[in-house]
Amino acid sequence: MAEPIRVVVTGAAGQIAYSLLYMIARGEVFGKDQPIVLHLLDIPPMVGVLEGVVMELADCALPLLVEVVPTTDPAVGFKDVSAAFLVGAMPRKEGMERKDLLSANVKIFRTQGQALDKFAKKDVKVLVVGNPANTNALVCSSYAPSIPRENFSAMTRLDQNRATSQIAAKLGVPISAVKNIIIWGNHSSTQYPDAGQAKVTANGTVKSVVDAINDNGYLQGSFVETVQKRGAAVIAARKMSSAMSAAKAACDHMHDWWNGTAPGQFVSMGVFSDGSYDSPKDVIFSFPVEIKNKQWKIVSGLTLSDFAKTKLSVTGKELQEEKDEALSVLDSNVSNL
Ligand SMILES: NC(=O)C1=CN([C@@H]2O[C@H](COP(=O)(O)OP(=O)(O)OC[C@H]3O[C@@H](n4cnc5c(N)ncnc54)[C@H](O)[C@@H]3O)[C@@H](O)[C@H]2O)C=CC1
Ligand SMILES: O=C([O-])CC(=O)C(=O)O
Repeated sequence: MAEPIRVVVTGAAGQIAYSLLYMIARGEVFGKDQPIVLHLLDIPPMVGVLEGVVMELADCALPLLVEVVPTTDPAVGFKDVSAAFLVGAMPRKEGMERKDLLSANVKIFRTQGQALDKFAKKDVKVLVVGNPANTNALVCSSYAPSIPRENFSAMTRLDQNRATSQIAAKLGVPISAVKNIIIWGNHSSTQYPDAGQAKVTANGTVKSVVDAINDNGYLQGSFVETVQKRGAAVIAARKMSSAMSAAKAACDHMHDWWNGTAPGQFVSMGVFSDGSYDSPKDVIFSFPVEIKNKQWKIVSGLTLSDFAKTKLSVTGKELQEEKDEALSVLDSNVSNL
């Protein structure tokens, strides 16, 4: 058996964590041979709930879970962690956009960036789930200058999973038959879900999704809109935001970062933009990436339609605006933000 690794989940008493903790502790992210010490970070009013979560984790009798560390102290929560799932933040309610959470939530990510900088391993992999996820990841990284910025990412995997599921249902094929759907830009209603590079395997033959669907009106219309607005549709139905699917997506994201992507396949992650595909530099922008040896690389050389270019420009502009707003909320001179 390998040495245990320490993994922190923030917002550990919340609804996403309730599904996520179980999946991590079962070995679905870091592997079935990787023992885990789980750090559960939440805030003082949630201590009682956190105690219940700790009881339930014990009652699951999971062989890989060697220790659970519940805490409200970031110094303890982030101590020596190799992976961080930053979930803890306020969720939106019906009628809100995710960026409406900016002023409440960016301050949390400032504090957590500072704690990661001081206490986490320098090669920690950080996944930001709490909304607005892209801009929170940017803020977090800016306050953790001793950790490489490539180690910070924001979650758009839920959008990728939603888009893949829509296309598979439309084509009447299993989910596993559809690969390389891309989510570009912000985890918000300006994101661009793009099936333009995607492939489907049916009856032993690989075809482009565009050819298989043969309906540009759908691919540029209701497909895009359904994925962009799926989070709001779940809130309208459940009166609470997506949780089980968000936890599954967080596991998929970290799993692929940790273990790599298959040759020829890519996944979408919000990562620091280098200006690829005319995106604004130095915002956290969702790109298609390939992953090897725990390092992601933006897939280069894809040909984008004029429609796609317009969509990328809209979502890039929103990210730039969010970044400016975050700076005004934080009211500080973070040199590298
Ligand atoms: N990126 C994505 O695809 C998705 C993001 N989300 C976002 O994830 C976040 C969490 O959602 P839920 O679990 O449903 O919310 P929740 O309200 O059920 O749980 C959030 C938890 O975070 C805790 N928390 C608040 N401030 C904290 C801090 N400073 N440190 C540690 N913990 C803190 C709260 O006490 C609470 O227990 C929300 O911002 C939501 O919008 C949700 C779904 C998908
Ligand atoms: O929509 C929300 O506020 C929660 C979320 O990020 C999602 O479900 O994609």
